[in-house]
Amino acid sequence: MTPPMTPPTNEPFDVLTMGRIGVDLYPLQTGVGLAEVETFGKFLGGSPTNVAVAAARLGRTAALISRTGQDPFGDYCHQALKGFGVDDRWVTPVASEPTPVTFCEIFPPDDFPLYFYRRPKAPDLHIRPEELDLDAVRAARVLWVTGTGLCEEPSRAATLAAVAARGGSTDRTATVFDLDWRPMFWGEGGKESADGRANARALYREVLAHATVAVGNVAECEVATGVRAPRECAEALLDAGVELAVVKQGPKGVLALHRDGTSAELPPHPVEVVNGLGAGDAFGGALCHGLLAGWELERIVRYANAAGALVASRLACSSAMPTAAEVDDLLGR
Ligand SMILES: Nc1ncnc2c1ncn2[C@@H]1O[C@H](COP(=O)(O)OP(=O)(O)OP(=O)(O)O)[C@@H](O)[C@H]1O
Ligand SMILES: O=C(O)C[C@@H](O)[C@H](O)C(=O)CO
Repeated sequence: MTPPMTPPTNEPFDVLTMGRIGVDLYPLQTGVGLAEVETFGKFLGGSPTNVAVAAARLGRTAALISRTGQDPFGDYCHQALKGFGVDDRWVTPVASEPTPVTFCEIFPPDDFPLYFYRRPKAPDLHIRPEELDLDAVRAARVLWVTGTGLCEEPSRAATLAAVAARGGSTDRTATVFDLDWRPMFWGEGGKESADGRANARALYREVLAHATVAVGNVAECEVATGVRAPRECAEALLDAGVELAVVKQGPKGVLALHRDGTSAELPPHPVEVVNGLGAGDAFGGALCHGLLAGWELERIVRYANAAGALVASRLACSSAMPTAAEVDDLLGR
């Protein structure tokens, strides 16, 4: 495991992520539905949590803003964050809610349904704007927020406050908006609704006006922009305010478009897929790493593709995040 890493006193974090945390309970049998699964592995989970772990694995200082239940799974989340070298000082308990658990089914190469247990309300949706350490939020070199953080109050107000606090900065690397569309969190009783989608789009527009980078798969870009063709999505995201738009197309590759006119369009790195879940988070952690390093766009996308591919070739999400040596190795460096 990565040793805990905290920046020297008063130094900002390289990567500060905000949003979901929980426990992934993933089947140890693949190709069968949950009704048939007999044993599960326990892993730290939650997409922005995984992004922080991915960045830490690549040698970056990373912290998370989130909330768990006040229960043994909450203790596990803290223990696991520390083990991965992600600072947990802004992960606080909510006494009234259980720590969420997430199951999945594994049907390689491309079918990995997720089953979220986040009711009545996930602790991370209780992140409050008045409890944010806005100095740390402003100072972080990369701030990473997600679409799911907008689905309910008070997390919605907290997410908007965090991105607004970063407005007008020139000395930070990026404010990243992961478009992260999970329809079941936006409708009544966990069912997707047209209203949910329309509400999400309006809120996504608010965040895009403050963010400098937007990243999402095609379905997520469609929620944000109303269009589906990758180049149109990227252009619409630039029009909405960001400097860099990254459209992930799973097996079809990635398109990244920068406001300065540079672009990169690359195929995925071929691997034998075990579980595609978490690939997007590995991609995200590597994207942060490349932006922090100041690499040119094509190098960043190539690197993030390789990190995503490595996680797609492994069962878990957080504990599967690659080291820089593993990414370099896959890229043949
Ligand atoms: N089957 C695959 N083979 C190779 N690379 C992959 C594969 N699946 C994903 N990747 C890599 O990971 C990146 C992100 O994957 P994907 O497009 O599935 O993101 P996502 O929908 O955000 O995923 P997640 O399930 O983690 O939320 C891809 O752009 C690609 O670089
Ligand atoms: O929060 C999620 O998106 C699900 C996670 O628990 C899981 O780790 C995953 O699939 C990450 O993409």
